[in-house]
Amino acid sequence: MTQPTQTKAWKALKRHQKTIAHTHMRDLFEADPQRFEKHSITFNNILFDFSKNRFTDKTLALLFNLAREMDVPGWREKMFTGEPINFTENRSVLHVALRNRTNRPVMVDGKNVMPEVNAVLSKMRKFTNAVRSGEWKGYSGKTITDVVNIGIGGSDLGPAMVTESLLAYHRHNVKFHFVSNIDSTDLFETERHLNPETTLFIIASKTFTTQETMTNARSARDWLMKAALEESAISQHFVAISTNTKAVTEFGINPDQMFEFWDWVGGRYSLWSAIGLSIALAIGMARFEELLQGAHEMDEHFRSAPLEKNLPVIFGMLGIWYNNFFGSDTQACMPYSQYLRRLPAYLQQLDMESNGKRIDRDGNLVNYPTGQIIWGEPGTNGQHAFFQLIHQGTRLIPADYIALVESHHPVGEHNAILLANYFAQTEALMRGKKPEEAMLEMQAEGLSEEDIKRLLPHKVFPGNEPSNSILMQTLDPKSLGSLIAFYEHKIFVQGIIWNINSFDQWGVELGKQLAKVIQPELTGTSEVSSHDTSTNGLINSYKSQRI
Ligand SMILES: O=P(O)(O)OC[C@H]1O[C@H](O)[C@H](O)[C@@H](O)[C@@H]1O
Repeated sequence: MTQPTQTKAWKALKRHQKTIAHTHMRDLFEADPQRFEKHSITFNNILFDFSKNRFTDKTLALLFNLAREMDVPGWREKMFTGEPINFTENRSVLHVALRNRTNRPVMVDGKNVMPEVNAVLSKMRKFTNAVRSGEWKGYSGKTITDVVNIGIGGSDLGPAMVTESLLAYHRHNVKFHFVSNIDSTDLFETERHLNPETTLFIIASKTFTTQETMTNARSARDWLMKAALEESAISQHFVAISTNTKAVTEFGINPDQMFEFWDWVGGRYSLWSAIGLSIALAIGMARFEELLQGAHEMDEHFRSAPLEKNLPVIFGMLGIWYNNFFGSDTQACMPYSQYLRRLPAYLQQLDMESNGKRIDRDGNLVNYPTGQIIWGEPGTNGQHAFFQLIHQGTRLIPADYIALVESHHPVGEHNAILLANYFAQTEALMRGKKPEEAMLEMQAEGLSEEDIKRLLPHKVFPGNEPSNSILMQTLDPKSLGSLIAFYEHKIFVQGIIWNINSFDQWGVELGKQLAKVIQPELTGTSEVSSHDTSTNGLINSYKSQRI
């Protein structure tokens, strides 16, 4: 298979980077008054502006050449047609089938999966209607007031992020809680506000073997049993979402109350499946289907738009540009929306678990950086915390800035202030402040010549910091669906360029294996000596200090 660094485009980009490294975006904007028109795309009611990046027309042409040389279009088609591109697990990668609203057949091993997908959606509709209407009762005949999703990783972050992002669409007669941490504090702090008679637990686990989830699920079952006394209560208070019917049944959940999904859905790509049950309970099935529709429309765009107009391709390739040609290690996400507070955490798993790989598709160690470090916080909070480093630090920090035109809860000047800050940050990051501008400001403040000289270097902003602006009309289910699918496909594009498998996650296994060895060693008082001295020392210190 093609090594990215051996392509003509990669070599040309390396040479080209040297010619552009010192070009300031300020000059690019001055030279071309059409830069924004040329380099922004409106998709449904979302404006994607990528003009504030360090590129010329030539850069873009070379990046698209690289995408072609690495056969992004071919791999994209392999994904959409169900080829087992997750080759280390011999699985198709078909989260797109879960939101295939055209219902076109999607084949896995010669079988159309759409009837099964639609059957689970129908089952979800029936169940969510019953809970939301109050028809579904707890063991003592009361209606459900609280839903607790117990899951971790992809079985938590997606549903938790979307449920919170769409809070404005909740009915508010039912509250939603997400328990993921094996630290019993998580379950304790959730349960202590709840009444077992009116609480519904969703046990969300693709494998139904994940230690944290199963331990939390068993403790939740004990908590219910303490109040309900009868085993039969479980069926009114527990449902499962999994690919593993056997383990669900063994846990004591009737398969009728299991919502199925399939091994061709990766955990971090699963919120579109029954794993999204908490979302559907919160906003209703019709709105959940709008979320699917938004994602589907982005899928259609990704599948059919020419590379030059293709949002996930453009943004993916710009990420490659900074990561592989400017040595930038991170990619930040700054949602200027409180509802999108959890988006950076969600994207961390989506991106870093997908592209945090060092072995290429041919089994070789890569000799170029892959997988960006994803981080971020909502604006404007981040501005008052870490933006200093972006403005004046030594590192290049490309970032996505996301904002909404319409607030769901407009109050006075809040939204105008929020958006003014949003626009100002990317402008400041791009333009910076030249020495002559800083000097004029200090002169106007009446500072002495000596002070001006002393302070000047500290008051200069280099600018030329890249940003993408994503401006959404509003945060509704459909737009959110499009936004998430946009990120999924952007990550896909980058994985193809890096020639890696974005769909396995073997790297999470080693820690799990070692924890299984250590757990029995924590019982009793005998000294542990089978590890390195640091690990022995830590374990023995814990054992001697615990009460
Ligand atoms: O849904 P589950 O099978 O419980 O898995 C939950 C999570 O745990 C694993 O360790 C993986 O790293 C994640 O990709 C996955 O989403």
